[in-house]
Amino acid sequence: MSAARSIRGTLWASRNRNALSPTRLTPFLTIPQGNCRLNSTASILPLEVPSTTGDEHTVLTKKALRRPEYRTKDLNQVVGEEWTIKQKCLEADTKELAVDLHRIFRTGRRLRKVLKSNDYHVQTEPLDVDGGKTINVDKGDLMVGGTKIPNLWLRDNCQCSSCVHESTKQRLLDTFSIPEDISLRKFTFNEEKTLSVKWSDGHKSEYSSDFLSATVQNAARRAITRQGLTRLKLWGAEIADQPPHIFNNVDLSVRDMLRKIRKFGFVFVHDVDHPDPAATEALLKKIAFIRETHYGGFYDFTADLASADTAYTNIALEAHTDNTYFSDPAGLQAFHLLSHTDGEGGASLLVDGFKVAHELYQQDRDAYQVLSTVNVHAHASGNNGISIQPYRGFPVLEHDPSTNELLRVRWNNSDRASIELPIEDVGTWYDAARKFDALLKKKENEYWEQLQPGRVLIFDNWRVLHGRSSFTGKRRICGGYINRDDWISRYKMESVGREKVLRALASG
Ligand SMILES: C[N+](C)(C)CCCC[C@H](N)C(=O)O
Ligand SMILES: O=C(O)CCC(=O)C(=O)O
Repeated sequence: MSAARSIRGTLWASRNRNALSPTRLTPFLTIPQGNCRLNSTASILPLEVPSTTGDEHTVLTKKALRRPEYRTKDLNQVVGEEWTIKQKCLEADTKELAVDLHRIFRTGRRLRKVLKSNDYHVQTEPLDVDGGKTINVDKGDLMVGGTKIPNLWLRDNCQCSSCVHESTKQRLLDTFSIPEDISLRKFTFNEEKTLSVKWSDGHKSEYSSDFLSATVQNAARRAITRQGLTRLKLWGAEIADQPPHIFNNVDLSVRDMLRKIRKFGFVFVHDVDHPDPAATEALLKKIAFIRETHYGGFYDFTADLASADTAYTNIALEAHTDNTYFSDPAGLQAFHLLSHTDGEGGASLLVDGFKVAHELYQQDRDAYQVLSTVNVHAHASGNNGISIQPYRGFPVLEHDPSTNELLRVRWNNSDRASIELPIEDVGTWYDAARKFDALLKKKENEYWEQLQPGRVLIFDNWRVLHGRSSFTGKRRICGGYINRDDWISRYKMESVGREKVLRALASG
């Protein structure tokens, strides 16, 4: 039962218990010493009191109070000193209770606004793209799987070379020049069920059956091609037994490398030349261009505070995702330990944020909802002259609004700024975040690995958290960031295929 509903229930029950309602009772009885009026719902009635006539006792009830002999009496005389004091205490307690209940009720109402009822969840088993649909034209309307396809949409998504630029794939057609009452004038289906149409505006279009079938898929299926979704392999510490890896030889398959990252959230690339960082940079550029940030582009760093960030120190860093202070955190991040001399430590920590989110979802749905709906701000303010913050707050667990599937984990306790809740309610976020933090720090979820020269770690910064133990000595790491959109684009080209990706644009 929601907090608010249980509160309302309590208030209703107390008003309707056989306690006297304050308004009916107050005019009759006042208690001297500070004029404490019997105005609480927690009344001391019914109460046995000495009768005003004879020596038997009277049970003082609501009804009895209406009798003339009680009309002007002081409560003291009617119920005696002890009960008068009890009444005063009851009144004070009741007042306090009413204030608390009202505050809890208000909080419940406020939080219900924040915690939308979406069923946010972690996608682990993508649906198979469903097969062909029945495609026919009925009374001049194109029907796909029984759904009528709007003529304006179909005309707007004509793929011919006068409507779409052949090389840029951009729309050339002026959508709003299409007559609003556009209709099919003539149509035919060929043996592959490709639909050929002559429109009422004289234009001719062709639509493949795959293109038409895709128009009626549900959101989860449409996301598969758009997001380049695959079956995710969620992991914990056991991944140490067989971490995903690939060898950097002449026929390194970018497709295989990206497939492992998409499935596991990270990959180790063996046999990368070092200590010269050039080979590492070249490896990353096989995926996409390296992202420039205020740390530079391709990075090669040690614990010298060259940039005012704790990464450029030798202290331990707990599991986090990078760039929570950017509106668009980097998609991939890479670390290649080039050397570590005169010291020890600096082990790397990886945690599968999607696996931990899924555990939270299973253990505490409310906490999962809080981390999925309460926006949090972040900042990077170490370097002189900058304080970088995203244009808006983002939740720790961010979901695809069309499918409610987990898209991104944003977690960096060091860089966190404000929590987008009224200050009196921030405890709700801390309670949920504490549960997530505890799961992140569960030994079963921590994969500790010592980076080695020659072996490059590349991971999905939207899913996998990373950290390190403290270290001594001189430790040099190089690597780079790659944008999410750029690596997912490359992944889709390699694993889905350009033709299928382009065909899904209109309805994916
Ligand atoms: C550029 N390089 C990777 C060396 C350091 C970046 C610092 C990242 C920052 N602590 C964050 O959590 O986003
Ligand atoms: O030094 C490391 O191993 C990791 C540094 C880090 O967490 C970062 O650069 O974001």
